[in-house]
Amino acid sequence: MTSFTQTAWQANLPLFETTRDMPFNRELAEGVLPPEKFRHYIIQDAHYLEGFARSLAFVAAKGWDADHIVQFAKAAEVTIIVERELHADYFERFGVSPQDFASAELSQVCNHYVSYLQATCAQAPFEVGLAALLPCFWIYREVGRAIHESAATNNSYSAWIETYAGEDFSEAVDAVIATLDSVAARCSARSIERMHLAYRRSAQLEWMFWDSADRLESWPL
Ligand SMILES: Cc1ncc(C[n+]2csc(CCO)c2C)c(N)n1
Repeated sequence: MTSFTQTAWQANLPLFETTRDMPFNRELAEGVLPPEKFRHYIIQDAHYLEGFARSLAFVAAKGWDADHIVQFAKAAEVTIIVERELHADYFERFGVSPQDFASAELSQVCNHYVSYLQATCAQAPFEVGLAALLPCFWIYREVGRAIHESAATNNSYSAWIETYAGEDFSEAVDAVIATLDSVAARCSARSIERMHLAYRRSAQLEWMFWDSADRLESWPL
């Protein structure tokens, strides 16, 4: 029988390919992405990561066993540690001061994505929250690998590219996939349906997140 994660990946393959091939990601690989777009992206991503870590902590609290608690509580910690380093470096390089960051509001898409993840992970069962979190891990790895393969040398976005195309990150992604498949094997058909919806919604929001940075999205009023 095909696993939950393989079924979800195949069902959303066109959406992934569209995300991978977005101008934002192509320009990032070529190192020609306009700095103001990357600046918008890292400010929003720093906000996003805090919400993502909170979502992981909700999921950790709902784990079915002690291994689940450890896996997702650690992932929450790693999200804060790794991303703080990455963002501290890029904030300096792209001229984002602590005040700039503190005064930056969440964009519409970032606000939606973070609210969606936190609400799902807090209110829905463990397996549904987990399915909502997977695209963030998996799509980033695959986009990271594609960008890495085509990346220009002397690219000012190299640290970002290396983080998501790296081996440490890949192991974490494999571990989330393995946990979700072992959990899905014990879920009802109704739960599996909800998990597919949660996975797809997050996969759509991943595309929207990059697209919003590409459009330098702001609130209309
Ligand atoms: C919009 C957005 N989606 C996914 C990631 C990737 N990501 C962020 S935290 C984390 C878990 C472990 O570090 C992963 C996979 C991102 N940075 N921004």
